[in-house]
Formats: sequence, structure tokens, C-alpha cells
Amino acid sequence: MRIIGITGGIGSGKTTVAKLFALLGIPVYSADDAAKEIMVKDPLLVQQIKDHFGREAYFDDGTLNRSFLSNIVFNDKDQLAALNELVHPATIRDSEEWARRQQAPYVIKEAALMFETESFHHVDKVIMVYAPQALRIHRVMQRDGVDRNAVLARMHKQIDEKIKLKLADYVVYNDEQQMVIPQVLSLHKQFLAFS
Ligand SMILES: CC(C)(COP(=O)(O)OP(=O)(O)OC[C@H]1O[C@@H](n2cnc3c(N)ncnc32)[C@H](O)[C@@H]1O)[C@@H](O)C(=O)NCCC(=O)NCCS
Ligand SMILES: Nc1ncnc2c1ncn2[C@@H]1O[C@H](COP(=O)(O)OP(=O)(O)OP(=O)(O)O)[C@@H](O)[C@H]1O
Repeated sequence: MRIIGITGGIGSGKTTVAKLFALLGIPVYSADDAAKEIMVKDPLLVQQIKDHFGREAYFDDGTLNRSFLSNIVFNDKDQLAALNELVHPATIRDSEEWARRQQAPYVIKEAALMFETESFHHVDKVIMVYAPQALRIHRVMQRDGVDRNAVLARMHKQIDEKIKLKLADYVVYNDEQQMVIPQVLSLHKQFLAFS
């Protein structure tokens, strides 16, 4: 069974596009959601994160202290690399186990950092969701209630959109100029024809 990756910069609309595939009955794995779940459920990973970042990385009820961690990792590239080295291999393993359990013509794996991490090598084709930077900043400020600098700090930790466009097999333009649903339907038809 083919695994199709969906990636794109922060606020590009990856999750929105992935939901359209889910509406077509295609199983969707969100690497970001899975990473967040594993970060609280995998006892070894929890201990490794506490060892590296300190006990404050978790609240007393065991939930992740996201603002504590994001302040550290989005302001220091070595700390982000350290977090990624702990979290990403565990997420890739989890996604492979998930894919083996699915019965479908193909499956979708959505990951913000597909090209930045090894997960790129674990999918058959990659769709990039593209939107211009100004629109992405505006969307994330609205969605998360954060300021422009917080969005830019995350953006600067991701590889350049032009490089992603070159690496991707397909592009979905979510720039409010082109309609998204017909693009998704066209890709769905192509993927069904391959399967
Ligand atoms: C660092 C954490 C706690 C910050 O949480 P916070 O709620 O502030 O941000 P949130 O998770 O909503 O991320 C906002 C956006 O930042 C970007 N982002 C998230 N993690 C990373 C990362 N490791 N490297 C670069 N960009 C990232 C993504 O575009 C994401 O959608 C959180 O992002 C996290 O647990 N990251 C590690 C898991 C991970 O790497 N996920 C990314 C895909 S697997
Ligand atoms: N075509 C569109 N028209 C209007 N709003 C949109 C469109 N696409 C996405 N959005 C909105 O923009 C915001 C960002 O979209 P989404 O969460 O899908 O992006 P993402 O790429 O998954 O972001 P992140 O990397 O931060 O997880 C959301 O609030 C979403 O509802």
C-alpha cells in the first residue's frame, strides 16, 4: 500500500488538505498529533525529555508544558535538534506500525517537517501544500492567537518553501486564488489509479 506524505510550511493548510483526503475515506496519520501523544504516553521518551529539558517540561498531571518547551526550542537550534532527535525516530516507528494496520487503497501521512526529518524516506510520494508567506503568517496569527514574531520564529526553523517545492512530487496551491477541492480530487483519482 502506498503512503502519500503531505507537507508544507506552518499555516500552509496541510491539516485542511489532509482532512479533505479523510473525507474521501482515506486514512490520515498526523505526525504532529502522534508526536504530541507519544511525548506524554511513551515512558522512556518522557524520561528522556525530562532528563534533557528538566522536570518543568511536564506539568504535575503529566501533560506537556508546551509553552516552556517552545520557548526553549524555538529560540535555540541545538535544543530543537535535541528534541527532534528524541521525538522523531519514535514518531516514524509509530507511523509505520499505523500504516501496517490500515486497509485502504493508499494512506496519507501529514508531517510539517517531512523534508527536515527522515520521514521523507518513509513515504512513496510527497504532496506539498503551498501558500504565500504573508497569508501563512496571517492564518497562524488568527488560528493560534499569537503574534507575528512567534510565527516567524517557527517559520525560520523550517526549510525554505522554494526547496520544498523542488523536492515535492505534487503541489496543492492553497493560496486563495485556486480552489483546493478540485486539486485534491484530481490527486485522489491519480492515487487510486496507481493502487
Ligand atoms: C515544541 C512544542 C512543544 C511547541 O508546542 P506549541 O504548542 O508552542 O506549538 P505547535 O506544536 O502548535 O507547533 C506550531 C508549529 O511549529 C512548527 N513546529 C513544531 N515542531 C517543530 C519542530 N520540531 N521543528 C520545526 N518546526 C516545528 C510546526 O509548523 C507546527 O505546526 C511542540 O511543537 C512539540 O512538541 N514539537 C515536537 C514534535 C514535533 O516535532 N512535531 C512536528 C512534526 S513531527
Ligand atoms: N483555503 C483556506 N481558506 C481559508 N482559511 C484557510 C484555508 N486553508 C487553511 N485555512 C486556515 O488557516 C489556518 C492554518 O491551516 P492549517 O491548520 O490547515 O495549516 P497547517 O499547514 O496544518 O499549519 P501548522 O503547520 O501550523 O500545523 C487554519 O485556521 C485553517 O482553517
